[in-house]
Formats: sequence, C-alpha cells, structure tokens
Amino acid sequence: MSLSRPLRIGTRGSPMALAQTGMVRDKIVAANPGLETEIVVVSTVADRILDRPLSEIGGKGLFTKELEQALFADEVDVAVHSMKDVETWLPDGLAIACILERDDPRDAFLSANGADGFADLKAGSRIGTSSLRRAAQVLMRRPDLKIVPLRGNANTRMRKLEAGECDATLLALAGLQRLGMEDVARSVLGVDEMLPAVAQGALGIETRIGDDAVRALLAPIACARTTTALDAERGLLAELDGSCRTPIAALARIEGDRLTLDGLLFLPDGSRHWGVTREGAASDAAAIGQDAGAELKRAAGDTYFKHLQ
Ligand SMILES: NCc1[nH]cc(CCC(=O)O)c1CC(=O)O
Repeated sequence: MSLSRPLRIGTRGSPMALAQTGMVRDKIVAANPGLETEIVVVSTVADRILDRPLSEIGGKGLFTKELEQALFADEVDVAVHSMKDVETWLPDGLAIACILERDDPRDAFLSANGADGFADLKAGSRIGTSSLRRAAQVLMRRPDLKIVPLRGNANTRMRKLEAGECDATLLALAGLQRLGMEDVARSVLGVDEMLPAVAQGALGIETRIGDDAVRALLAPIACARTTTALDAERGLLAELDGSCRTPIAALARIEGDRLTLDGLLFLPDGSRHWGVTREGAASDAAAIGQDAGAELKRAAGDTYFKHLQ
C-alpha cells in the first residue's frame, strides 16, 4: 500500500521529541522505500506551562491532546509519542497503531558536583524532579534528601542543574541517548533502586482508526515484544486509573513466552509503598497487568486514593 502524498508526521517540538521523531521517520522510510514524509511540529500544554509541576496542572493528555486534535483535524496522519506520556484511554476514533522496539527503560542519575549516585550525596542535598514516582523512590531510601521541583524539557532541566537549582536530577536514559547526550549521566540506576514509569523508553505511533493506508505503512516497524510488555504495564496503570497525581512504577520483562511484571505504588513522600510481582503467559499480558493493578489497589486501600487529593 502507498500514499499519493507525503506522510505528515506530528510531533512535539522539544529537542528530544524532534530527535526521536526523526528516528521513527527514518524507520518508516526504510520500511517503505520512496515514501515522502513531512514533520509537523505541534506545541502541547506540557511544552507551554513550564513553571508548575504537571501533577498540579492535572487533566489528561498534557503531552498528547494537541497532537490528537491535529489527527482529528487531518493536519497530520500520525503522531509520534513517548508511550510514557500516552493516556491509558484514547479518544474514540484514535488508536496506537504501532509500538516500536523499546530502548533502555531505566533512569539516569545526573549531578552538578561529581556525585555518581545517591550514596555520594550529603544529607539535605536537593534532588530536582517534578516526577512523583521519582521523588517517592528517592525519599523511600533517602528521607534525608530534599526534593525540589524541576520542570521543562530534558535540555532545560540539565541547564537548571548546571545553574545550581539542584544538586542532582534524574532523566530517562532513553531520552538522553536519543539526544546523543548519554555521557552526561553519572550513572544508570538499577530497576531495584528506581523502577521506571509505565512504558518508559518505548515510542508509539497514534493514527486515526480507519486510516488503513497509513496503518499499513507502520506495520513493518512494530515490535511485538514491546507491545506485549506495554499491554501488561498499561493494564496495571488502567486498573489504578493512574493520573499524574499517582506515583506508580511498573516494568514488564519477557523471556520466551513468559512475562514477569513488577509494579510499585507509593505515597508521594515515600513513607509507604506497596509492591506486586506477577508471572504468567505473555499472551495474557493485559490480564496480568489488570490483576497486578487490582492487587495494588486492594493492598493500598481506599484511604490511599483519598490521601492523594
Ligand atoms: N515526561 C517527559 C518524558 N516523556 C518520556 C521521556 C523519556 C523518553 C521515554 O521514556 O521514551 C520523558 C523525559 C524524562 O522522563 O526524562
């Protein structure tokens, strides 16, 4: 199948988004030789509001809504997203047509003064992060550290670290790699120290559901293994109705036809957490995720969700 016009690829405009969209575009073209493409930059709420944590702004789809509007308005044919930023429920008429092979899902540790990890930080050191998930896991092990808000795209956050707004920060390793800036990481945190966000490191492509010509162009670059892992992680998130206000971490690993899913739910101050591990057939990924999410929900109890309001 082919298109009689260029494929219009929608993306956010941050350096990381542009880098990853370029990589996705190259993969689409490699799978469909001769295809013409056009990159269309769309600004989202997350790009415009930089002075407040996203968890405070609330609402859904802060990274994705304007890209979805561009799909509905037929201004773009596809939207490239970090799957970490994609809501578990999509608007009617749109779907994730393709999830690409996952990059490293772990978080990287960056510091201004040469610290290689949390162990090198003195009591009272300031960790810059607006991620409730990262903050909770830092405080869980190091309640003596101080969390300070740090917003903006990855480049902005690195600049703020250099400017002394904090002593250390955490960024997704995959994002740094896409920017070609992996070497700014002082270390990479093990998943036992910092469990990643649901879908961290995976890119997805959203399309209009009925747009079969476009969907056919994407089929060759989809990764079944990553799709299965994300079915489990997003199944867990959906069960907990995870919003930006809920600190949740989850990672699925697949070996052969078996899947192992680890999930963690925290109080934002790290004072309590609940964990779950589930193993099962990879073909049951979504159900395993829902089951694990339900267990976390039961374990944390009703008061947990009231706590967050
Ligand atoms: N919240 C923004 C965001 N969305 C996805 C990534 C990282 C790239 C990825 O997970 O694919 C980032 C930056 C970060 O968390 O450091």
